[in-house]
Amino acid sequence: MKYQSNRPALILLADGTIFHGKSVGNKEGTSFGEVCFNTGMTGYQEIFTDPSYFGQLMVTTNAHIGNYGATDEETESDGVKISGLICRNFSYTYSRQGAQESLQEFLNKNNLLAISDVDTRALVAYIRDNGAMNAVISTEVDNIEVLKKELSQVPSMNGLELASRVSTKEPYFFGEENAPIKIAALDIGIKRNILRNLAKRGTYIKVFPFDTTYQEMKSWNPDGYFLSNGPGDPEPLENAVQVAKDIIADDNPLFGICLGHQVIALANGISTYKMHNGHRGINHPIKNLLTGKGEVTSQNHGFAINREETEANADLEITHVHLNDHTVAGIRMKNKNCFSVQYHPEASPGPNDATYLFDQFIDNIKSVTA
Ligand SMILES: NC(=O)CC[C@H](N)C(=O)O
Repeated sequence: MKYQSNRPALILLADGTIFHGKSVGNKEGTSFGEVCFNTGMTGYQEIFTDPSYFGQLMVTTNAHIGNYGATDEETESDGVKISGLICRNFSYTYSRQGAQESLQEFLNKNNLLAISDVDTRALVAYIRDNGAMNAVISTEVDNIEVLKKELSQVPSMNGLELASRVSTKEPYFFGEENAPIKIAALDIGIKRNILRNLAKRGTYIKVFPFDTTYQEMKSWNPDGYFLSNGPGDPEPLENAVQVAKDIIADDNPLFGICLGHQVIALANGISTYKMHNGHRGINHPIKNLLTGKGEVTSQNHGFAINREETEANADLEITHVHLNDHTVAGIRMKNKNCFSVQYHPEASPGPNDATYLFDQFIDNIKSVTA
């Protein structure tokens, strides 16, 4: 087994705070982004390839990253989407039947800068207290003043449109062509496991680029519409919000996940806001207010929809709440065939408690087509 020698590396936060670490392997470089942390004990490959994390430097709180290698099956898009990885112990060796390569090989292929040996507990505690902020990771540790200057030029996540950076350029299809139900999905950063979950329930999906209009989607004659997860601030997504308004006005079945949920809220005149710290992990507790049941869920979001405005809106009902901080986790439109959740029923990574939401969407479509 070849062990890697490492270079000194650092993470510099926008407020000037510095944490030290080492490069993973001998890869040199500098990478900017918003620093965020995920508390999942497993699922690193799915997290790194989730388009919702585009533009973010990921701190993993699990003490070991890489120990079970990487496989083709655990990618959620066409490659790594995080801007950089910050971890405690990086495993150059791995142990799992079925792993195809080491995580280092996978990250190298994707040209990702990763740093290890960081005091991630202290870093996460610092971000928790001080809130989400931009940061830079770098092996150019002698140039801190230069890094500071470059970091100050990086745009804030607040107000940033990123969906266009990860969306498909051309429409594509997923599932069996002769499946009984057709779903049109607007790709503002879609995860593959959403498509797998829909296809598994007898649907054929056409995935459209972020700037597609409702009329263009409608011309395929779908039975239902889906608005995907994705990166960045939802507020600048004018086209997606218009598409949601048109789908709703035309009385079509609609389901939205995460960024798609925020877009549906915006289409109903509800504002969104940036959270002090997002929810990112695989054990977030949710209460379904319609059934009274609890769910343990996979989450990954830094924005949320305004609770007071939602409560005051006569067209909307809050269906799910996050039990840690009582933020809105799900809504439905009272007189329309439309609902959405802030979290990830497709898991990947995470528990499958909420997959019933896909069944609910299919039932909603069938209630119209039957
Ligand atoms: N997973 C997502 O779709 C995230 C939505 C949005 N980018 C947020 O951070 O809140």
